[in-house]
Amino acid sequence: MTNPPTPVRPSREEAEEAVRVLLRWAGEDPAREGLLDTPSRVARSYEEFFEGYAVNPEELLQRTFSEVDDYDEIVLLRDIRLESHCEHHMVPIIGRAHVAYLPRKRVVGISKLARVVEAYSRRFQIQERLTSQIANTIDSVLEPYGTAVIIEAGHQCMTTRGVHRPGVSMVTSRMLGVFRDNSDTRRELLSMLNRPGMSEFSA
Ligand SMILES: Nc1nc2c(ncn2[C@@H]2O[C@H](COP(=O)(O)OP(=O)(O)OP(=O)(O)O)[C@@H](O)[C@H]2O)c(=O)[nH]1
Repeated sequence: MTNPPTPVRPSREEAEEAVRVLLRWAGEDPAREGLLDTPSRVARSYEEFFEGYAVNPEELLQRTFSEVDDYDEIVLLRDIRLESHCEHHMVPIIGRAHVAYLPRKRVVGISKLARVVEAYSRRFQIQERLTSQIANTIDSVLEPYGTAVIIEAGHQCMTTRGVHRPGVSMVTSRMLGVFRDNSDTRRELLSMLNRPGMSEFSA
């Protein structure tokens, strides 16, 4: 389920040289003063953008709380900021994810749901796979009655290049267990998502 990192990782020097090649290819002079540090900045940025390859998302969910045996309603973490990169053009995908599950016996610290989103986002992705990976991991580790993930995101490969359609967003969802099989549960989730934002509580 997790994508292993490329077995032979190029060195930092090779990565920086690749940036110089791209600069030259774009028509620039990498020796120009303003660009001298750019290859190392780009390499550092890549370490941050793609740190998800070094994270095992399943491990993030290992610590659970089982004392919550009388909570049998939906847990929803909504509006999780999502920053990823499109694997086709290597440009940003920016959006938000909503993650819900119906606990069977264990609940997880809510920050861990956001960490799972981050672990898969910080890789080269397409939105459909990103959505499925997050849902499948939560479902297989927590074994809840159901898991749902909905992602809304803008793709810079569509907004800043190519077809140039600013303002367009892509919506994907993956519903598992009761969210897939029980229309009442799915409707309840969608009504929770449609409630007005509660930003006064999120400061
Ligand atoms: N389904 C899906 N498509 C994506 C995603 N991110 C980017 N794409 C699309 O992937 C497609 C790649 O198409 P290609 O024809 O190979 O590439 P291209 O010539 O750069 O296409 P244009 O973007 O239309 O200029 C484009 O239609 C992108 O909009 C994603 O997360 N999911």
